[in-house]
Amino acid sequence: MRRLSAAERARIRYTYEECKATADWLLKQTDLCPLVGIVCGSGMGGLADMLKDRVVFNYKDIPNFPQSTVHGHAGRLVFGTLKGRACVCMQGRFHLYEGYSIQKITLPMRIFKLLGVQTVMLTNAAGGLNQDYKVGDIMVLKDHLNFPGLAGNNPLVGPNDERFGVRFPCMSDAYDRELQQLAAEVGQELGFGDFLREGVYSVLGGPSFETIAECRMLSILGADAVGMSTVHEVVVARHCGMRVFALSLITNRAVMDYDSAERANHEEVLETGKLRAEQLERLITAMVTRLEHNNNYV
Ligand SMILES: O=P(O)(O)O[C@@H]1C[C@H](O)[C@@H](CO)O1
Ligand SMILES: Nc1nc2[nH]cnc2c(=O)[nH]1
Repeated sequence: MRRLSAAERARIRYTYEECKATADWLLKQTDLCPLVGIVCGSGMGGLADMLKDRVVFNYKDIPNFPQSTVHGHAGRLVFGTLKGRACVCMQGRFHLYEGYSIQKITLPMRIFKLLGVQTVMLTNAAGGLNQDYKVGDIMVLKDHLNFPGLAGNNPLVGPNDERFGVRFPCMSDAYDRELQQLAAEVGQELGFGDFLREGVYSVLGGPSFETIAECRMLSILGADAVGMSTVHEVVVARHCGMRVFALSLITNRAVMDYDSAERANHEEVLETGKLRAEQLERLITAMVTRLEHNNNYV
C-alpha cells in the first residue's frame, strides 16, 4: 500500500465549487459527455478496458482526487464509449479502511454528477452469506444494510449543500427497480440465469474480514452478501439524483461454521474477479446499450 501524506489524510470534505472545478478540469480535456458512470470493484478493473476511444486520467493527476492504495484498484479514471455510448469508469475505488473520510471516498459520485452522469453502475466483490449462493454468482443489489451509516458514519453528515441534494434523502428507492429488471432480462438473454441472483448487500468498515459470529448475525438480519464498499457511494449518488444500479460478484463464501477450514483472503477475491470478468463485461455492456436517458435531465 502507498503511504498517505498527513495533508491527504487530514482533508475531510470538498465544497460544491471544488467539485465543480474538478469536473470542469476533466471536461476540458475530453469531448465526451458521459451519461453513465461505472465503478469497478476489486479485481474487476478490466471493465474499464472494454471502453473504446479512451481518455485516461491517473487519479494522482486529478485535482482533489484521493489515490488508490489497494491491490486490484488501479487508480485511473477512464472516459470512453461502449457501443457508442459515452461512459466514465473508475478503475479503482476508495474504501473507508484506507483511512480517508467517508466524504472523500464518495467524492467521485459528486464529480460524476457534475460531469453530467445520470446513471451510476457500481460493482463490488463480496462474501456470500446466503447459503444458496456459490462463488462466481453475480448478485444484483435490491437493498442494503448500512452498518457504518447506522453507527453515524454517513457521507452526508455535516453541512448540506442544496445544490447537490436535500438534507434528508429517501433510501427506500435507492436501487432503481427498472435497472434491476433490465439486468434480469439481459442476464436471461445472455444465458446467465444460473448464476444471476438478487439480494441484500451489507457493508462493514473492513479491512478485517468478518468473524463467524458476525457472519451469522448478518445472515439473521437479512443480508445475502457482505462487503466493504458501494453503499456510501449509493447514498451520495442518490442524494444528488442519479439512478443507481449495483452488483456484487460473490468472490468467496462467508465462513459461518466453526468446523470450516475456509479462510477469506484478498487473493481469492481478485482471482474470482478474473474468472467472471468476461461475463461481467457482457452484462454491463448490454445494459448500457439499453439504458434510456433524458437529455433534459439536470
Ligand atoms: O471495492 P470492493 O468492494 O470490490 O472490494 C472488496 C472489499 C475489500 O476492499 C476487498 C476485500 O478483498 O474487496
Ligand atoms: N467484508 C467482506 N468483504 C469482502 N469482499 C470480498 N469478500 C468479502 C468478504 O467476505 N467480506
